[in-house]
Amino acid sequence: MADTHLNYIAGTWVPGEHLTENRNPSDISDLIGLYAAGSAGDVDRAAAAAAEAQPAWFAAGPQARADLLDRVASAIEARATDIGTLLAREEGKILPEAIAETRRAAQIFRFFAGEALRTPGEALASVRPRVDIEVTREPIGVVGLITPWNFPIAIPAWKIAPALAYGNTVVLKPAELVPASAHALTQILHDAGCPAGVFNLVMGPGSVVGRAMIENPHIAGISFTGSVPTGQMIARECGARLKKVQLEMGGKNPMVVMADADLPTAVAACLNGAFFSTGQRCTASSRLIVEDGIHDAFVEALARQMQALRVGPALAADSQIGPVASLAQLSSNLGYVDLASAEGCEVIGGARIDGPTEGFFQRPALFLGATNAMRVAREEIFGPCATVIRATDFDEAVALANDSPFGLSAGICTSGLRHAREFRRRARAGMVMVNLPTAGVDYHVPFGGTKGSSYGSREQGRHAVEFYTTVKTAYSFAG
Ligand SMILES: NC(=O)C1=CN([C@@H]2O[C@H](COP(=O)(O)OP(=O)(O)OC[C@H]3O[C@@H](n4cnc5c(N)ncnc54)[C@H](OP(=O)(O)O)[C@@H]3O)[C@@H](O)[C@H]2O)C=CC1
Ligand SMILES: O=C(O)CCC(=O)C(=O)O
Repeated sequence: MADTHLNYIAGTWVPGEHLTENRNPSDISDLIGLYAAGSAGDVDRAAAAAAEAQPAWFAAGPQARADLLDRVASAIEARATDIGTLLAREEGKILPEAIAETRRAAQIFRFFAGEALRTPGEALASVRPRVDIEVTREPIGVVGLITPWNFPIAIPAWKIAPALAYGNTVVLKPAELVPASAHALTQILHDAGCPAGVFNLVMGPGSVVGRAMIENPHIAGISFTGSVPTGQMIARECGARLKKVQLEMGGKNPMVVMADADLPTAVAACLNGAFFSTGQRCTASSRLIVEDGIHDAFVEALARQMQALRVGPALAADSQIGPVASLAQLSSNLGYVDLASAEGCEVIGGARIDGPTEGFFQRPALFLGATNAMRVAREEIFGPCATVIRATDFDEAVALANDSPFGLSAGICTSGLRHAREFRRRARAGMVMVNLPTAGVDYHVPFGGTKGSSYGSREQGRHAVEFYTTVKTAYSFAG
């Protein structure tokens, strides 16, 4: 019988409405565990506990908050191999990537332990005599965090850590596909001495648990990462209730390869950006915009290296690309492979393949000869598929890169300082990479995009303070 894992409300482990199976996408016969699926009532109890705990958590002061985050960071670091293995088992990314993601979660907690002590404020002179003005930041209260399946520990970490650092309390709903990493993180918070009610975990489907979080009056703000339609719905619903909202959604990130690029650097950046983590990154290099002068040599080298990538189980030592995270995502990816052919692309790779175990394995794919108007160039696929578009020169490449409903990350491979500088200036994206993959970001700097990719203030780094605090302006007359 598989282990049962409960929700965590008001400092206590509690059962949900029913249990759901968490299965390994590398081997669907591997049942990782049974996880509680909560109800709207569970969300209400979690939010009430969070609301009750919040004033004391803020009043405990920055040192107490920093100390907790620091202990959590150390505990994650100490268990990075165990948690990384669990993460690889439930999400399907290969073990080194899963361990690196777990370490990144530890670094994020450590970073925000420091930020708790650096909560910014200002003192200003008033226009009136003998009046002092103090501008301070206060927590927004209870925050609801709704997270996706593709970064099962790093994304919860980069929402939980700033929320707690600035004195908020939390209700977390992880994606139903990947409850185990969030559950392990919750155990760490509990063991690290997180006061009852300060952090609550309610697992279960978005349509029930997520919906109840949006509707709960104790929850003052929602930070969400996931798909555009869900994000738009959350923005509408939060807007109607005057809740604060922060959304990180999709990308269709361009990587421009100029004729003057160093070919091995460009191929390595595109291979990593497009296919690592099975392409399941909102920052994936999913549009490769290649200047005529290097197009054929680039495509030949990239296709050769792509076809040599070893696709296999997440925990197998020689796998370079793990399985797709779910059957639904695999079916969607295969639909896009068919669509690429139907739209007139030459397709290399992309087929479902058998692995040593029954899992959702797919060969990475290149869609050649695409135009930027095709659906495969406009819609986020979220799988190991990259669309290749030709450009005649730099200006056309920049125009193609910017012609997208998304604006998360944009990259250029070039050896020319002028092109690099111009691209950094002209790219309509929240993050710009030069001679680096569009994916794979640092943990201490702002993360987010423009257009359909993001809404609200930036996540991560010092900029996280914008979402997780509200500004108070205090005037004092001392007589
Ligand atoms: N930007 C990114 O990092 C990500 C982008 N995506 C994109 O989204 C596509 C679909 O992925 P999917 O997992 O379905 O993304 P969703 O947007 O459906 O899920 C993201 C989170 O929102 C929750 N959710 C779903 N429906 C609701 C709702 N009605 N109210 C409140 N919360 C809800 C989900 O819960 P639950 O899963 O439990 O139902 C999950 O926790 C991918 O193919 C990809 O294109 C997906 C993941 C991450
Ligand atoms: O590229 C990265 O490092 C982060 C990507 C990410 O946050 C996402 O895909 O949701």
